[in-house]
Amino acid sequence: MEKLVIVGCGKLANIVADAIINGLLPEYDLVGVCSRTLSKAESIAEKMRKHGKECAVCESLDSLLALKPAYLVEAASPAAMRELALPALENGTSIVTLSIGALADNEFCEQIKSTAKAHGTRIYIASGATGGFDVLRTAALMGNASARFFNEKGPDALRGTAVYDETLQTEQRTVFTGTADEAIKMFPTKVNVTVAASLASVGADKMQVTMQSTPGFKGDTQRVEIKNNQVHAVIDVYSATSEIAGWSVVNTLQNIMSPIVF
Ligand SMILES: NC(=O)C1=CN([C@@H]2O[C@H](COP(=O)(O)OP(=O)(O)OC[C@H]3O[C@@H](n4cnc5c(N)ncnc54)[C@H](O)[C@@H]3O)[C@@H](O)[C@H]2O)C=CC1
Ligand SMILES: O=C([O-])CC(=O)C(=O)O
Repeated sequence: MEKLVIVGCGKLANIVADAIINGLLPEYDLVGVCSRTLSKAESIAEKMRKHGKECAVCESLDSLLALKPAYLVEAASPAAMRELALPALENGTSIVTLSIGALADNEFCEQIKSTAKAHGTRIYIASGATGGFDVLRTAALMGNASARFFNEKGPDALRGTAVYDETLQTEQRTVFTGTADEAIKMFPTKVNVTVAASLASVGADKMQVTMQSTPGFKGDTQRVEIKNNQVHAVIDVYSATSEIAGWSVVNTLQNIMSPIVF
């Protein structure tokens, strides 16, 4: 059994915990959880205990890493990913991350790559609410590729951001155009997908992002498009909720252990 821990015990972390309870991840033992809101970590630990699985609630990253996990699922935020990545990798703990936005910072990205290499650990980019990273990577390798990303949301998903105002409730509008670099700065926990698709293709400084707000729209459309001299690929994912991102972590964890790797 591989020891697993989770940082950030919200909606998506609960999907991973439930997958363990339901037998979808038999190779993993969830030994600890940590969250800024302690009660959320306690709730996952309690759920595990009810199913006969001991799981420690850790109040700090240090105490979580002291459990010597082989894998850490990050389901918190890009800021949390920045805090935990280097200590985890140095601890011999590989990371499955949903907050890929943290990797838009090239210097940080290079630092975690070299730290992972030095400690025999890895950073797994969960496909989250998008996907097709294999075709994006392949088309980018062929050379002369350009890529763009379209995201559609309902106005309520933009409440609390700099682009929100009440007129969005009745008017369809493009609320953002720019690079993925700029997008993740403006929406730190809402466009990790754009940075993930960028890392798999042309880079966050070259990925062109458009975000559209549509009245009454529920969920998210994430459409990534890549073109080179021969290939035109479109990966178009609509999801009514962000649950797909939690399930993508389950898929990544399965893949890590699988004799056949997708
Ligand atoms: N790649 C993708 O497609 C997607 C990525 N995400 C990322 O996943 C994250 C989690 O999403 P949800 O589960 O929906 O959010 P949530 O808000 O339900 O849960 C996040 C949890 O993390 C905790 N947290 C925040 N900062 C922390 C820190 N520094 N240390 C420990 N715990 C911390 C919060 O207290 C909360 O309990 C998002 O913030 C976003 O960065 C979310 C949706 C899609
Ligand atoms: O809208 C979504 O589900 C995608 C998302 O939150 C992100 O990429 O961070």
